[in-house]
Amino acid sequence: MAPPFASSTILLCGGGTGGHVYPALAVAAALDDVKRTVSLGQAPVSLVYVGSEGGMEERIVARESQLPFRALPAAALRGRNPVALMRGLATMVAGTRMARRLLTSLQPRAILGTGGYVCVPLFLAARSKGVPTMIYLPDVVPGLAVKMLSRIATLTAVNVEDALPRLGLERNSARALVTGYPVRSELFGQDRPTCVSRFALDPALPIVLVYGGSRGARSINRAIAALLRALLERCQLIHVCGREGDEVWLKEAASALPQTLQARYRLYPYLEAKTDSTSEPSMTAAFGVADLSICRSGASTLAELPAAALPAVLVPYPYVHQDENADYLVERGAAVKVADAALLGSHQPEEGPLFAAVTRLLDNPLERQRMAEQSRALARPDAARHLAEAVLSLAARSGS
Ligand SMILES: CC(=O)N[C@H]1[C@@H](OP(=O)(O)OP(=O)(O)OC[C@H]2O[C@@H](n3ccc(=O)[nH]c3=O)[C@H](O)[C@@H]2O)O[C@H](CO)[C@@H](O)[C@@H]1O
Repeated sequence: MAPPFASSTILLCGGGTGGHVYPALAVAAALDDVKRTVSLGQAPVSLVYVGSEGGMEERIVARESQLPFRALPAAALRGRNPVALMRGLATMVAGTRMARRLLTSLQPRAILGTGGYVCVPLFLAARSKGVPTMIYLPDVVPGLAVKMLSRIATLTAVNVEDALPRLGLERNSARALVTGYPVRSELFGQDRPTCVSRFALDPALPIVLVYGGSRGARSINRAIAALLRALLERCQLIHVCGREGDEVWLKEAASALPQTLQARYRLYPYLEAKTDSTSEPSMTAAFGVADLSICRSGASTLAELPAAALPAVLVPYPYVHQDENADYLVERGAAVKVADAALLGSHQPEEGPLFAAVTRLLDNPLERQRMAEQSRALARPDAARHLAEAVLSLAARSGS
């Protein structure tokens, strides 16, 4: 039975890694616009972010939004170790109990989950309390948690239509919605010279953005280290290496190079999506400045690369269905793909597939231009708004 709604609160939930947090924040920003035109009764719509205890989302939400944050215990339920599994299960039971208390106190009208294990306890509690839920799948192939959540959610939204059959949903099902991936609006139509000045780079020499998703990618970092001199002889690099300590040996590798090449290298463990100051480097500005990207193919790349019309060499992380994300862009002419295991080949690093792909694209501005146009054609600038409207109408229905 639905609770008697005194409030007009909507919960946003997603966590574990950045890819589950940024889409929720993009929807929060769109909700700020949309909610002015939609009435949920007397009370103004308010948003609360629910994330996992100790996850990276608490820091991101505090830095990049004004949203109040509430934490729940959550853990992965996978692997073969029975002790770890039991511990994970106990955490989830505690999380669900705490989520029920949270729902009792906040009385939300609807919940949007953007993935990560923290959605599981919240959605289980929501089901038992009759709060409507919407789960969003950013990837082409769903993981276990999203599959399970899609079964209990009121609505399932997906980034691309190809994902629907993998969730057992039809295109015209009343429970399904294809929205695209919500990205921050600042990514579209950036001014390149302004972005270049944030990184203090030379606008006349091509700029390559290297990043490995929200946690970095060691194999990409190793490959860049092996190719550092050869790459810097041809382009400038913005390298976002992750916070796992790779910065130390990457700095060392760079310090062995001549000063002229060192001046072309910018290394960061992490770049905030946006910064308070308009002169500091940010991830958004990195997309605005790059001529080419070398990156993993996490779900965000399906939207952020098109939003920035940025051609890419994609290196899918082998264990989590990133190949299918990469294929989506490659088949549409927006990117090329290099296998993680084959980055450097078996002889000289400069003879391997990564260097071959990057130099071919650097030497061929026309091909880059064609890829950029094909990428741009895939952009869905309305995705955040679409999701915002869907969660608001779920909330409006639940109160009527
Ligand atoms: C290893 C792993 O399990 N990866 C999964 C995880 O990736 P992950 O959480 O890394 O997600 P994505 O690669 O999709 O997104 C990373 C996000 O972080 C941002 N960013 C990244 C680095 C940085 O310094 N600053 C910054 O702002 C990017 O612009 C992007 O918005 O969730 C995704 C969404 O379900 C999946 O597709 C990925 O397969």
